[in-house]
Amino acid sequence: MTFSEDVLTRAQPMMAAIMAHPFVQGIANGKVSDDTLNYYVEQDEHYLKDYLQVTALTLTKTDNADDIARLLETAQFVSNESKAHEVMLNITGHHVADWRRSPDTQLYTDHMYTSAYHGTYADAIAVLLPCAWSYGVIGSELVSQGANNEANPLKEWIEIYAPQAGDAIDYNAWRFDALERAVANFSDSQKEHVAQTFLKSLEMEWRFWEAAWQQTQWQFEF
Ligand SMILES: Cc1ncc(CO)c(N)n1
Repeated sequence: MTFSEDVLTRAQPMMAAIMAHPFVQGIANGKVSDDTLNYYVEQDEHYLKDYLQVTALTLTKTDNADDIARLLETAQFVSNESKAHEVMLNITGHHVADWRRSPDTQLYTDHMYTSAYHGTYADAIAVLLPCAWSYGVIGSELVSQGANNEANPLKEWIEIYAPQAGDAIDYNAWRFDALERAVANFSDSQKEHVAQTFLKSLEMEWRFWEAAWQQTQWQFEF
């Protein structure tokens, strides 16, 4: 079994829980409360800004010109995700204004920065991977269920994340290939560290949906 196959096998229960999460199921049905959508978009604005910065850190850790090009293309996609946020804000009529990171957003973005600053190239790729991978799975599964129908106000959101048939590059295949190359000479314990980095990010993907669903906040005003 390759390293990526092992990580993907271990990721299956979490990915299944993400697909079954009421927020993700609500996207499939086109029924999510305004409060949940607004909380999500506000937190995701922070998250995506940090994701771009961590991508920039990541591309300083490799000399592979193809990987650098792919990482820059990923950054381009992420900066276009404001379209996905607009789909949600058009439903609620909300404007993102005065907000700050909630506990789970902080946990996730801290994990990304720590892994990319202090870790290897493999850690940096691993910490970023569950974001793109899990949204790709959500997009393609919801499209295959026909959730992107005209009656669904979140149709366009779903389609932004579903891999496009005309895409020249399978970005998730590249990401797992980069991960595989990055751990090629690692010991078992080094590989396990990278696997933990990946799985922790995926847990935080679940928590990101859950936090918006529960409207989780800091305990105190400060
Ligand atoms: C938290 C989170 N994970 C993944 C994506 C997809 O890029 C996103 N927009 N937000």
